[in-house]
Amino acid sequence: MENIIEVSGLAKLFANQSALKDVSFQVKKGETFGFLGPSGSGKTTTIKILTAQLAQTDGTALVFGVPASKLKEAGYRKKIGVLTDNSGLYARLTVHDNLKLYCDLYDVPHTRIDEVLDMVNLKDAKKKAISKLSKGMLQRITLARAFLHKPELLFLDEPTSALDPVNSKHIYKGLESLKEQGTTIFLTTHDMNEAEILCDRVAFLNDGVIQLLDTPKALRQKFADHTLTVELADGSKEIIDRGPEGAEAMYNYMKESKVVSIYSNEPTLGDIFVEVTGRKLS
Ligand SMILES: Nc1ncnc2c1ncn2[C@@H]1O[C@H](COP(=O)(O)OP(=O)(O)OP(=O)(O)O)[C@@H](O)[C@H]1O
Repeated sequence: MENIIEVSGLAKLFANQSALKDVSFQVKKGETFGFLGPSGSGKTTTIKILTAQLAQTDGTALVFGVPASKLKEAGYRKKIGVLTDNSGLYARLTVHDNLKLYCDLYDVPHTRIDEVLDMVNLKDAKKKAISKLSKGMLQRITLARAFLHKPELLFLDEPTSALDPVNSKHIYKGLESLKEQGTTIFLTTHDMNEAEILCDRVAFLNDGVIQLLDTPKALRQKFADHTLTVELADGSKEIIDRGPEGAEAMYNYMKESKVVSIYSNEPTLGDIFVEVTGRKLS
């Protein structure tokens, strides 16, 4: 499958502080790729390099096959959407008028405005001035602007950090529909639940290095402790091994019709991150 992003040996030094040490990964076309790590691990620095806002100290970063630093020159603006903490919106203009400006800039019909406002649950705020929006509303309108022009590749830096669970769910639905349309999404987050919901593959970044990279399912299986929990009719729970000893215990419970439910003890992505890095995510 075609790689939309190819990063190899990426390093970034700020003065004498190393933000990225040696980062390599690829993002495939149509994939939602999660870049996960605690505060200060280098997530935003990576997005800034990939979107030509920063130059790397070492290594290569290719986006659509060209060096990220050349993206502005190469006329790739329309193919890329970026959500960062810098909203780039005009405070005195309304939500609608801000989006109208971006429609005109990107040759997008104005009918797209209602579509994106619906995706971020902001239709009712259409006539409000940007200066009157809450932090969460501002984050949603900034996100709507990032995918207004239906970019092929969307960079999202902590897209739901200021949102409540209801609005996060709206965003997840919106991102799923973008994914169905074939959009490639590069997402940074320290929210493991969000990563489980949205990402096809995740990379765990810690201190400027990728420590693990795989699908959430493969990581959970790899770090599973090979036990099963059996819930019994008397309300108790038994943890049994998946091997022959466990089979015998299970046989006995089943013979006596005691089993209510059985589930595997897979760790969450958060558990795995703590195990691998010895650090908590937030
Ligand atoms: N412009 C800068 N000048 C100096 N140091 C910087 C600069 N930008 C980032 N850093 C440092 O680089 C490291 C990585 O920062 P980065 O913002 O990429 O982390 P992050 O994973 O995005 O964190 P967060 O989740 O808090 O946004 C940090 O130690 C940070 O202090």
